[in-house]
Amino acid sequence: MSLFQVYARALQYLAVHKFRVGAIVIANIVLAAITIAEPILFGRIIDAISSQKDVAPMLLLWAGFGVFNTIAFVLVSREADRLAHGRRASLLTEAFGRIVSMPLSWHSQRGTSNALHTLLRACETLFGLWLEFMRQHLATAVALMLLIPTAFAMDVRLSLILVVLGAAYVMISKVVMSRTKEGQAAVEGHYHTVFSHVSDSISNVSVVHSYNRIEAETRELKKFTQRLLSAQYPVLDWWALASGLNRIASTISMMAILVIGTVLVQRGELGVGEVIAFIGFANLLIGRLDQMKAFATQIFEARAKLEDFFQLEDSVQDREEPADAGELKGVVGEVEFRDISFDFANSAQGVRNVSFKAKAGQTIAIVGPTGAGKTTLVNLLQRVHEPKHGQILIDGVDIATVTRKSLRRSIATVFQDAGLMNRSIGENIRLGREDASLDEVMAAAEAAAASDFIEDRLNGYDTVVGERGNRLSGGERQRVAIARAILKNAPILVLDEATSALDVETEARVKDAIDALRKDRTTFIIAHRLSTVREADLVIFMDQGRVVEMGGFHELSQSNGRFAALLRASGILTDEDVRKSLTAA
Ligand SMILES: Nc1ncnc2c1ncn2[C@@H]1O[C@H](COP(=O)(O)OP(=O)(O)OP(=O)(O)O)[C@@H](O)[C@H]1O
Repeated sequence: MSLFQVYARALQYLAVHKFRVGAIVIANIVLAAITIAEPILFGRIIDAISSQKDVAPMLLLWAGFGVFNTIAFVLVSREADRLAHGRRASLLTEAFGRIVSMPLSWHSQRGTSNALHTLLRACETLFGLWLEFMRQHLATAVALMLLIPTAFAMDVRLSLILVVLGAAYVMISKVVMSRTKEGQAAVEGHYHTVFSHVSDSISNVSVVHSYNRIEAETRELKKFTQRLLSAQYPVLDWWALASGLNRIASTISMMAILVIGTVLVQRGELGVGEVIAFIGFANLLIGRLDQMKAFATQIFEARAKLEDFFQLEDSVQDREEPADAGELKGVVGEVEFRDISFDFANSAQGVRNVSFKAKAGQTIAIVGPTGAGKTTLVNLLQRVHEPKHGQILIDGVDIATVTRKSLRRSIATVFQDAGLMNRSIGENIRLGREDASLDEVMAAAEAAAASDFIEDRLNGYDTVVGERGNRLSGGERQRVAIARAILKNAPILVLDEATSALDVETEARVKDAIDALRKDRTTFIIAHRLSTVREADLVIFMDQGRVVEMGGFHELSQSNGRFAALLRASGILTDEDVRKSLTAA
């Protein structure tokens, strides 16, 4: 994207509140006109003093300019602050909504902290540029536009010096921008690496402590920051050189105005006051050009951040729901996978040609070695991932044709890692159903055998659980997650290793709740503890993304296949059981 395209697109994010922005623009034009009038007035005062005229009215006018300038500046700043802060808040909310709705595969590909970093930096950048533009640079730009014609009206010869000075500034900035374009993009890349490292280490602080990684992680960060600085120094050097060259250009122009102005005064072609006004113009021009250069540097530095953000936005927009997506309603719970295949991006992992059909109300156990694709399969059912091939039908409706929202309303999931948010226990359970009463929340907790430990806590249901529920034990987290699914009361239930962290006694209590919940619901159970899948109507044994065995629990346990071998290995089935069943067959 060219610089122009980047900022044309950036403006689309800012083109709101047109009336308020218009008022700021008008105020800035007035402010700029006063800024130009001041050196002229100053020159007139000097002339009046030297010819011993009355300067009081001009001094009064000058004071009036000062008061008006101050009041207008405060009002413009206040309005600009409000506009820019408001825009930052809305941009963050809008972009957050889109990003958070992206499939998990997108997040794992993009990197959650990377996306977060891009989003926050883009919000800050757009906000900062917008604020400075409205507060300061708009007036600067208008002042520069008014200054040159005013100067030309006074004296063409001295004005040409100002034009050459302006052109020198622009040329120097252009050269520096083209020389540092790649360097600046590299700086952005290094910023991402630094941020990802910091966020990865801090979010895994227990591992960092337990494995004595504090120094090592700090060393690693130092390495990344060094790389960042190595990329950043040459860019900064170029801009420092530009400042030096600008200073030389300003000094030369100032001297030229003085020398030529003196000659013109001596020849009687120009008054002293006019030369003084021109020196004021030159000073104004230098100050404003410096401000514009600083703004141009910011615009240039922000370019890579904004491009990164636009890429993020584009990848998000591509995945929005089609307008004609239907609503999945009145689900009974028949689930069919028809030749489903899915690959993770940049990975050989996924699932291949999975087909099965489960009747409404049945329990389906998905078993198999770790990494076999069990979680991926249930994620596909919820359209966390989109299959590359095949169809998934619920009650005969292809789930690709309905909104994700309606699909997910029909499914309650207990995640492998419980998935608790840093909120109170009550709020975590209520994620199942927002409008549930406290009594309903408590009943769900009771059914999930969670009420005892919750009520033992000082703040009961108001106890805040910490990030990812880290202030609860693994078993407590799972019971809160089960209570949440119970409260949701959806026709399809997914239990992904839902009871793996529970002791035998608690698991037995929770099992009663789950058994009650399973009734009249299609339930998918993923479990390594095979005792929990005994009641399954259908067992799907997966390995390396494929279904290798499928059938009823008794049918598979009596065959001499991998499921039976696994049952024997876990002591659920003895060799004697198998021999008996084979003989009977
Ligand atoms: N986002 C991802 N990108 C690339 N590969 C992935 C991703 N998520 C999972 N995988 C890989 O896909 C395979 C299946 O993962 P999945 O989580 O479905 O296994 P699973 O059978 O549920 O394992 P477990 O019993 O250990 O939970 C694994 O090899 C895993 O490494």
